[in-house]
This record gives sequence, structure tokens and C-alpha cells, in this order.
Amino acid sequence: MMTNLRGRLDGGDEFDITSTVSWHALAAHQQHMYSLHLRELFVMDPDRGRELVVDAADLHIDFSKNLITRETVELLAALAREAGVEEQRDAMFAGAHLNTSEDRAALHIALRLPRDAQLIVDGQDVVADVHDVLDRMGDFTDRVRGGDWTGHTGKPITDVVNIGIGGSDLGPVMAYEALRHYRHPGITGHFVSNSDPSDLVSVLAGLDAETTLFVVSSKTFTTLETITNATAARSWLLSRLGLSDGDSDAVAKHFVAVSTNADEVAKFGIDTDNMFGFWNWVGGRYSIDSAIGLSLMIAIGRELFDEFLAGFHAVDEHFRTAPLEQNAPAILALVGLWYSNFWDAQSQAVLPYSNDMARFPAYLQQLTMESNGKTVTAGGHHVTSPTGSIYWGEPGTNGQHAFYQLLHQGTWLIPADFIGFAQPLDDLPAADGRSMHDILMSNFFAQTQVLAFGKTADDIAAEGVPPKLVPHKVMPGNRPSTSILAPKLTPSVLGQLIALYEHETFVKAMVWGINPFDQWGVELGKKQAVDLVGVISDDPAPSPLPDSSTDAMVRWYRGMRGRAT
Ligand SMILES: O=P(O)(O)OC[C@H]1O[C@H](O)[C@H](O)[C@@H](O)[C@@H]1O
Repeated sequence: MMTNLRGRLDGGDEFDITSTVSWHALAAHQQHMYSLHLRELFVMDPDRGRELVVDAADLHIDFSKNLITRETVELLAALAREAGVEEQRDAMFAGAHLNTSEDRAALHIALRLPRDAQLIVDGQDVVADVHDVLDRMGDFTDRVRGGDWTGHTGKPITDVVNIGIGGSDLGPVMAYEALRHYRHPGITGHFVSNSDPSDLVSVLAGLDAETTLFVVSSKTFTTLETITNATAARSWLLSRLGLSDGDSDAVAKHFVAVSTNADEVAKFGIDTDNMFGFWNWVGGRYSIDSAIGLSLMIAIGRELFDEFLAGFHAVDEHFRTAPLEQNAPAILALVGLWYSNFWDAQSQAVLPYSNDMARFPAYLQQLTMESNGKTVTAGGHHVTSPTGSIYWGEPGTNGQHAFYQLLHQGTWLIPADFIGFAQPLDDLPAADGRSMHDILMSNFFAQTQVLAFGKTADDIAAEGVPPKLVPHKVMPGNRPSTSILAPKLTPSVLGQLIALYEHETFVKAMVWGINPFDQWGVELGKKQAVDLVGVISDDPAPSPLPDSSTDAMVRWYRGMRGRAT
């Protein structure tokens, strides 16, 4: 019986990707590649550094320091073709219900289509819908930024607090940080996500209720953390303004919502005139370019938000039209899959050489790991190969002084994406008068060089290092990296980078046959947390819990909280 099958669009006709001709060809090719060092690959093909490179919009991506040859790229493209990646990409762009377990389209690409484009899905012109919301967001943004939208006491807004979690937080906060240089000087953004009250308390501590606007962002408007934080924020606001609990006028001036669920928004007490909607075909982790980006739009203004969307769209068009061998998201995905499926790599480092991009790895964790952390195919069968990698990272050069030791000399193969920019947004002269940004980027180039080429025992011995120390100083090299360069960190370039990884995630999922648009794995823990609140906080002490670990811990916790055990 075939148990390990690959999901197809219709969830029925499946085949095992690991038994395809291209998969076997790649496995054989890996045996050959395993014996070659990147040093040799550069000797065998001296132009690879100029030619294993793909340009997509403003992104200049060098794949040459990967454990690949031009033949590898051809074999990987053949695998993608055999997996039907191109057909499924086209189906996604046409609005097919690719999210089969929830019977929905995955149409984030529609969020950045230009105003004059047309995309009819299920009889509805989604481009017109998207631009209606963008226009409403733009008008609201102009009023807040211009001081025309005022709080309950008539003062303009100086602080915007986005309350949301997961996709309703990670995108907004990441982009807000990344686009620091482009923000309105008189309005400060804040982000509250955690149900740990410390998050909200520490943000509110510095705020003046009269000039604070809360943007409650939640696709479902039922997420416990968000509703709990929003409820506490509403109480704080009303008490600071000296108003009673039911003062809906004040709430309407200080709370707006971003959601797909108007009923729940109204129930919370937010005027639905102040609600910005989106659609069930926008997944949470694909939503920063929807109304979920409202706090970002307030920070950078509607024109720059448009540029941000145009950046996404430029990479969408590249992804939609470039042949797989020259397709940046596809190659990024296939090279990543090459390591996880043929070289046993478990993780993927993402290393932005930009302090403002500090939250980008965390953003990618949700995008990639919530999408591709799956053990069953779209058709419900067990997968036959490892799926989603573990994404992690920190900005360079901080990472260099922390975990790069393991990248350079550790026993794991960890492919790394380096992200860097040519033109700085901030620069200062270093002690020698050179640009600090050039020093930062010299580290970028040096690290990718050392990872690839290392340093041999002979070279080290020739430097007069005592023999006892030589093995410790050997730098094995042959450690893969991809360098993603862009002229400058602009709103457009940030949109391009996000779209690059969105489509990278998609291509991998299509080869693995999994659905990257659902996230059933996060549901059970949420439900059990709700069940356990009463168990840990109510009296009398609970009856024995099913497992001894939770039972003992809950009683220990109750004791520490002064409750009956
Ligand atoms: O936007 P919300 O409906 O509040 O959802 C917020 C987040 O929570 C869920 O648990 C999902 O795992 C995420 O994909 C989602 O982004």
C-alpha cells in the first residue's frame, strides 16, 4: 500500500515525490557533489561567481557559494517541474483554492496588484475590494498624521499601539523597525502581543491616554491574547481619561480595528466605521500588506506604503514569469530543499547585515515554520521526506560574536542567507576615517568567503602556528551561503524581500506536496490553555489531572500562588 504520498491540488491524485526520476537523479548527484569542496568548484568553474547569480527587481542574489553546480540547478528545476510547481504557482495567482483543508484561496498576491489590474475570483473583483480598503486606510492615515484625527479631549495622536499577535504583530513590528528611517517624526509606534501582562504594562507606562490610538489587529478577533490585551487597554484608557466603563465615544476615538470579523469587532465596542477589513484568503502570516499594515502605514504614510506594495508586486511578477532556472524565489527554495532533503540540514540561518532588520528572522520564523511545519501532505498522507526547516538568525555582526563559531567549525551543516545593502541609511566615520557601513559590509563579504573557502591545515602550519594548535585553527570551509544584496533598505526593497521568502516558502511546499496555508498544529495548545485557566486559578483544588507531570506542576504552582492544592 502506498502510504507516503504527495498531495495534489485536488487533494486526491497524489504521488510520492521521492520516487520521481528527478529525485533519484538528485540523490545520485549528491553522492558526486559530496566529494567536492567549494574551493574545487570555483576552480572547475571560475565564472560561477558571476553566473550563478539571479537578479529579481532590485535584489541581486549570489547563489555561487552554495554546494551546487549549474547541473544541480537544472536537476532542481526538473524536480520542481515534475512536482508541478509552475502549474500550482499559476493556480495560486488565479485564485484557486490552494488552501484545501480550509477550502480557501491564498491570494496575498492580490493585495499588491496595481489599481488598474483585474482579478475576478468567485465572481468578485478582488482588486477593487483591495483598493477600496487601501483608500480608506490612506484617508485615515492622512487624518492621524495631519493631526485631524484627535483623541477624546481634542488632542492629536502622538502614539499608536498595535495590539495583535502572530501575523497580526510580527509583520507590523518587523516592518516598522526596518523602515525606521521613513517614519513620521511626531508619531511613535508600539507593539503589544504577549499575553504576559508585562508587555502591555511596559508599553502603557510611557503613554498619555489623551494622545494614544490603539489599533486592534486580529484576523479572527477571537484570539485570546489580543482580546485580553485590548480589553485591558480599553480599561486603562477609560480610567486615565476619568470616564466610566461604557463610554463608547471615547473608545471610538482611541480604538480602531483591523479584522475580517465585523460582528466580534462590534461586540468589543469598536465602531465598525473604524474597522479596516480584509478577507479569509489572506493568511495571518501573509497579511502585512493588507489592512494589518495599518500601523505601518500610519508610521510611513500612504505613498511609501504604496511603494512597499509595489516592491512585493515586482517580485510577484518576477516569480510568475521568470523561468525556474532564473527565478529567485524558486532557486532559493530549491537550494534550501537540496540541503534539507539531500544533505540532512535541519536549519536555515538568516543573517541581515542591518540593525533595522533585527526582527526579520523572527518574522520569517512564522512565515516559513508555520507554513511548512507539516507531516502530512495536502491529501492527508504522511510525507516521505523532511519538510520545513528551522529558521533562526540575528543581525550581523552581532551574530559573529555569538554563534558563528558553530557555523564555521561546528558539526552541523547550516546553510545561511546573508542579507546586505550597498547604500547606508546611517553612516559615521570610523577611527581610520573609513565608513562604518563599509566596515559592516566588509564583515558580510569576509564571513561568506571564510564559510565557503576556510583555511587548510597546510596554510595554517605555514604561518608558523605550533603543530598542537593547527587542528583547532583549521577552518573547514565548504559551508554554504546565499548572499542577498540590494541597493538600499527602502519600503520597496523590504516588500521585495518579504515576497521573495513568501514565494520561497510556497515553492518548497509545492515540492513536498503540503499545504503551506493552514496551521492546525497551533489550535490544540490554545484550547487546552483555555481549559487550564480555571484549573490553576479556581477553588477548590482540581481533581487529579491525567498526567503526573502536569498534575504535580499545577499543584506546585497553586501552592506558590497561595491556593488550595
Ligand atoms: O490575527 P489573529 O486571528 O488574531 O491570529 C493571530 C495568529 O494566531 C494564530 O494562532 C495563528 O497561528 C497565526 O497564524 C495568526 O497569525
